[in-house]
Amino acid sequence: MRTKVKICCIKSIEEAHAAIEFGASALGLVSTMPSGPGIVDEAVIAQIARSVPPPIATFLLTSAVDSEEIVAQQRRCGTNTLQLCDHLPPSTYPTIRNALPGIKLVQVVHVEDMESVDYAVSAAEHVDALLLDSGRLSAPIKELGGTGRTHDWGLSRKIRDAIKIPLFLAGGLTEENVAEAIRLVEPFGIDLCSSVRTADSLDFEKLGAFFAAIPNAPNKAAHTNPLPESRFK
Ligand SMILES: O=C(O)c1ccccc1N[C@@H]1O[C@H](COP(=O)(O)O)[C@@H](O)[C@H]1O
Repeated sequence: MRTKVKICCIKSIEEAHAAIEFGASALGLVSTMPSGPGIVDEAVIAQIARSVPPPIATFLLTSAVDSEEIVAQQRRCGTNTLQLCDHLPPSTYPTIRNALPGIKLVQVVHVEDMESVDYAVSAAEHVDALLLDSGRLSAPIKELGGTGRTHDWGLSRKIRDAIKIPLFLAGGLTEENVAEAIRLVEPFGIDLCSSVRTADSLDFEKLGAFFAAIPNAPNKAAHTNPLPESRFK
């Protein structure tokens, strides 16, 4: 099966449409976070989300843990998916689901140790997909993603084998390590930010090289041209 690709830290309509041209099936839009390179205003997120054609998924990345806050934020931004970047308590999910039927929920699990595996298994009961990343919840300035660091893919594989919902792998993925990451973890999708950006912008050459390095990439033919001609004009 082809590995799905989510490009995160999208900051403009142009970046969104370029990522889709290269073969991304999901885009990440980062709202307020304690740290990270991808943060944009909610007004920009709403504008980008409105411009993205179906069936592309638009993920609103939120650091909120309060269900009412999360629901209000999704309504302001209008994305079709919520990426819950902090570890939420299980009681939160039913409230969000009831308030936002039709919105997909993706719980991020920051893979640090065996406790993360236990957390992943319990969270998988409540959401549509898991996304494994390399944040540090106990760092002095909380890290909820966008770190450019890999984590122990052996733990990611344990999670992959223990759950029955789709899994995205994130955290420090690059053109050099993506093939090995896919071989070891066999995720449904991969997700990345830092390695395809230069000076705060999506770098089309890096993006093309990244897609070309995915053994079972979507839209393979497009990657010979690093600056695809947009079909969205
Ligand atoms: O990118 C950010 O600014 C960010 C901030 C807080 C939470 C998540 C964030 N981005 C997510 O992190 C992954 C991994 O990023 P990287 O490839 O290691 O740089 C990214 O795909 C986003 O989902």
